[in-house]
Amino acid sequence: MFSPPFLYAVAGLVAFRVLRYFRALRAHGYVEGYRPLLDPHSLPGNAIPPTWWHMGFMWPWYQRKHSHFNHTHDLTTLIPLVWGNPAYFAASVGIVRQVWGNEAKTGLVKGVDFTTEGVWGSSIASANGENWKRHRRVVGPSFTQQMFSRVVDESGTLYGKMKSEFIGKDLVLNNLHALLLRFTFVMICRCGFGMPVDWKQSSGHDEVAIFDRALSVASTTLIHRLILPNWLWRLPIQSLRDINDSWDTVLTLVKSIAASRQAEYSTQKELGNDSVDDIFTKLVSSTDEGAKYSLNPAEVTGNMMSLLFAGHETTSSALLSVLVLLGLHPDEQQMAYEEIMKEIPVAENMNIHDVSALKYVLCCMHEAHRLIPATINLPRDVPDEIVLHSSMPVERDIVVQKGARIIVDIMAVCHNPTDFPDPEAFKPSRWEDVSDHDIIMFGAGPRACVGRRFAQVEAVCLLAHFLRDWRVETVLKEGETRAVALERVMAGASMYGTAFSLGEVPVRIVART
Ligand code: HEM
Repeated sequence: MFSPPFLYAVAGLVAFRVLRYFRALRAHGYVEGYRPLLDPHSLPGNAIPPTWWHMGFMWPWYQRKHSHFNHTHDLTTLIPLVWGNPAYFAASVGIVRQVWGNEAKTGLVKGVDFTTEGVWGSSIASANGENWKRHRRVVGPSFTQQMFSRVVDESGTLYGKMKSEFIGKDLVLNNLHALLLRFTFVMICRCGFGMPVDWKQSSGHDEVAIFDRALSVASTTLIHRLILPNWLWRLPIQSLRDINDSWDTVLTLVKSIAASRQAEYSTQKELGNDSVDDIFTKLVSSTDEGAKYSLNPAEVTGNMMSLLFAGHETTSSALLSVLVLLGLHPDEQQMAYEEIMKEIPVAENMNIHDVSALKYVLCCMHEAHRLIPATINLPRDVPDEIVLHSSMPVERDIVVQKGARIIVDIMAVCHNPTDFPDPEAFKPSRWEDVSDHDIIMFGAGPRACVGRRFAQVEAVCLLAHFLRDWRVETVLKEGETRAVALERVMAGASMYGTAFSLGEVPVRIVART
């Protein structure tokens, strides 16, 4: 039926794959793990939905309760049989700390296939080595106390605008995710970048208004821009061209807005005022000749885009999770409410010191965020052999060879019963007295989240305003218990843009007065 050359070709391919598989097993020290047909992170692995023979791209979430041999192994391997690349998976706080904590020494690298570099160029989030240090030295210091105070003030103003849309004393919100996305987007634009984006999208023709509208179209396709290879966008297919064009518009606008800001900054500097109040001005000032750490204009655009996305979709995901979970845990919500009323009796007077006093509210955010982390699959490539000390199932050193990839399975880490006893329960108190640097959902070590404090201040402020005005109840289906509802809403979680999130979950809000 088949010609001999065809059969030889098939036999050759099978032999090649078998050889490659056994080589990968040896190179990964025969460490136990997954042996799927397809790498779930490869292009076909992404495209094919999960089924009995395919793990699916979101496997870390689907398997979070029993992954890595029921959480008995802190480091496993995934070695595909037919397609894709092998990797180690770090699945406990201890192993993740070794991976992230030693990055300065080990020089681990973020692989370009897992970053946004192909979409908007080099940035703090995608660069490596000395380049990354340069980006971080510009971006890091732009998060100032002054900016956090602005976050407190703006959050009150913006919450007021959001609240004006809530008509009635008892209503169901079916668009909480969209509202929170808008809130966090406007917050990063106003407080981070000094861009006067308003709560209601403007139909104006100024650059900021056009940028706001173009970005909301482009961002719905970011996931496609990230997953699909660059050559595909050049094919003569209209829908792909449209997506590509919307991204070109956004990037052209960012460049133009950056050039205007640069001109503004230069004029101010000539007039003797070179104060830098926001991240955007800090970025453009770094293109000046003589700047201590310099970026080129393309890197300014890359950083703007990275900070915009890293800074709003993740925070809105965490905010949504905490509101939905408080809506299912009235006792915890009451404790958060009492803390807010005790520490900030008058909302209008809220300042950065009051916000720091809302410790239980912050614990609620961390706990919701642990249950539903906003990030998934954080990979690092190993440029030179490293040794990781594994404690589960037995104490042993595992040599990770040069060229290997380690993926931090943050879903498994956050649901690991050794690190978080009773991991499926919502227990905000487990975060009491935990140092900021130990909030593993924001990463750890030198590349930990540069916007962690921004996100925390912003989220706590919004919660302080929201919860003092409204009692939140996550809407239950008929006859459903809260525990069943929790499982249901968690089953609906997925990737939205660059962040993992619950998506739209209807919540009832009842006025407290
Ligand atoms: C709840 C909200 C947030 C979460 C869960 C989060 C999570 C994370 C995580 C896990 C990392 C480390 C990624 C890795 O190791 O590969 C990271 C890095 C980063 N985050 Fe966040 N983030 C949040 C908010 C923000 C905000 C508000 C900003 C900016 C305004 C921001 C900007 C960044 C940037 C630029 C990096 C890259 C840092 C570097 O590589 O040096 N993030 N974030």
